[in-house]
Amino acid sequence: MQFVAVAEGQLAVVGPVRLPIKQGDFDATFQWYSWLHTENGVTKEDVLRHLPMLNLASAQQSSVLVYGDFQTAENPLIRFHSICHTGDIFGSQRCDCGYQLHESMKMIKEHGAGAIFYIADHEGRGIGLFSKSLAYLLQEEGFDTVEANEALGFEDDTRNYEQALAVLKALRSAPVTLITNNPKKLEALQQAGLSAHGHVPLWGGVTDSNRFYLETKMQKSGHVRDGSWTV
Ligand SMILES: Nc1nc2c(ncn2[C@@H]2O[C@H](COP(=O)(O)OP(=O)(O)OP(=O)(O)O)[C@@H](O)[C@H]2O)c(=O)[nH]1
Repeated sequence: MQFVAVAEGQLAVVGPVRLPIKQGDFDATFQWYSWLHTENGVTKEDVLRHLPMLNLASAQQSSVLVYGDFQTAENPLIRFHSICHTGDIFGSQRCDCGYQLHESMKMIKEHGAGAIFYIADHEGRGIGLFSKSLAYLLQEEGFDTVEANEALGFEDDTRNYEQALAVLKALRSAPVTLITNNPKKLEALQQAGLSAHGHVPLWGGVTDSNRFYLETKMQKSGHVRDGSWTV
């Protein structure tokens, strides 16, 4: 078992686990790593000693799917994917999350090297799954995504990318290119000194059910459709 300890961020990273994936007619073999934020020490011995007491099933852990020779490839693509239980697992058409997850896997395979960080504490842009269901009920009453979050007492977007960035640094030291339409994600990567060539946009999967959600992303949350911007 390989154990990559990232002491500074109190993160223990485990992997690679070979993960052959098949979704419809797409298939690829990724190398999968999971990570744990812990204050009990990040060595293998520390983690194994505390593992049975941690009740890890009650809070999700994040992970990363790595493709190709990620450590040394010249300009791999990465995605910071915020967990979306409804879109990624159920295939909900209220958002574009499921489309973006599967499309980015295809893009990375085609590109030859990259990684998808699946960030587990980002549900509902940081408000959590239960709160997201309440936000959806408000949206049925006419609120948009941002208004619904705010009506529940949240800021629209409380996500941070620190853990994913620390794990990225553990897997590779040279810059990467981010698949996103969200300038805040690119800014986080740039501030960490890990952004290579701006970003690659990822639009698509538009349906009657998510059209208003996508428009709100552009009009209120700063997402951009044009691939030419940098921050
Ligand atoms: N609060 C809330 N969260 C949502 C809603 N629809 C999707 N999400 C969450 O939004 C997150 C995805 O964020 P988005 O703003 O759609 O996209 P992004 O990740 O910022 O940007 P991209 O990299 O371009 O995809 C996931 O955590 C989803 O669970 C919604 O209606 N309300």
